[in-house]
Amino acid sequence: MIITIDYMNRNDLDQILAIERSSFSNPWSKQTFEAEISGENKFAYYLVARCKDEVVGYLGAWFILSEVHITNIAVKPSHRRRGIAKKLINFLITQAKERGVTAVTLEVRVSNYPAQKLYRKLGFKEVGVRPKYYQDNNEDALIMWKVLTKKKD
Ligand SMILES: CC(=O)SCCNC(=O)CCNC(=O)[C@H](O)C(C)(C)COP(=O)(O)OP(=O)(O)OC[C@H]1O[C@@H](n2cnc3c(N)ncnc32)[C@H](O)[C@@H]1OP(=O)(O)O
Repeated sequence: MIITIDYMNRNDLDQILAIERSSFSNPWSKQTFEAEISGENKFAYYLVARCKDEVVGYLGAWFILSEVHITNIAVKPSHRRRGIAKKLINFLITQAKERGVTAVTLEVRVSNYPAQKLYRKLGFKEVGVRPKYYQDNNEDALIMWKVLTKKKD
């Protein structure tokens, strides 16, 4: 299976929304994705993973000064455990290093063990908790953090 990483565009949004709705209890709307990729938000950076013409995953991030904040990542349920999320995050990290970014951060639900395992495998550490961060069920978020070094991580 050959996976390519590309920048997200409007034509991807229907496939992305299907993945989003099958992945999250409180999915983003089409309008939210449209706003993120419209170019109006100068911090926003959105990628898709493709298998031929099919969107099989995506990642969103905001580049803010010396940090990059992962806002959203999901992989199509039929394509999980094949290294697609790892590939998306490693692509982001390579780009971040080229831009002089020194750390990557994100929030993840305390109950989301698969995603936490992914992040820990990629070198993220827990650095704190945001209480009741998720509005749909008042769940806490773990704050995870990865320091980027110039050498290969
Ligand atoms: C900032 C945020 O967006 S937090 C929310 C994250 N997104 C979600 O929870 C959406 C629903 N979940 C998903 O879309 C996917 O399960 C993701 C994004 C968490 C992982 O995507 P995948 O492409 O399946 O991960 P990938 O194959 O790259 O996994 C790499 C490693 O992470 C760990 N991992 C990934 N998924 C799991 C799992 N379900 N159970 C245990 N470990 C897992 C494993 O160590 C895995 O390596 P291995 O397969 O060699 O054991």
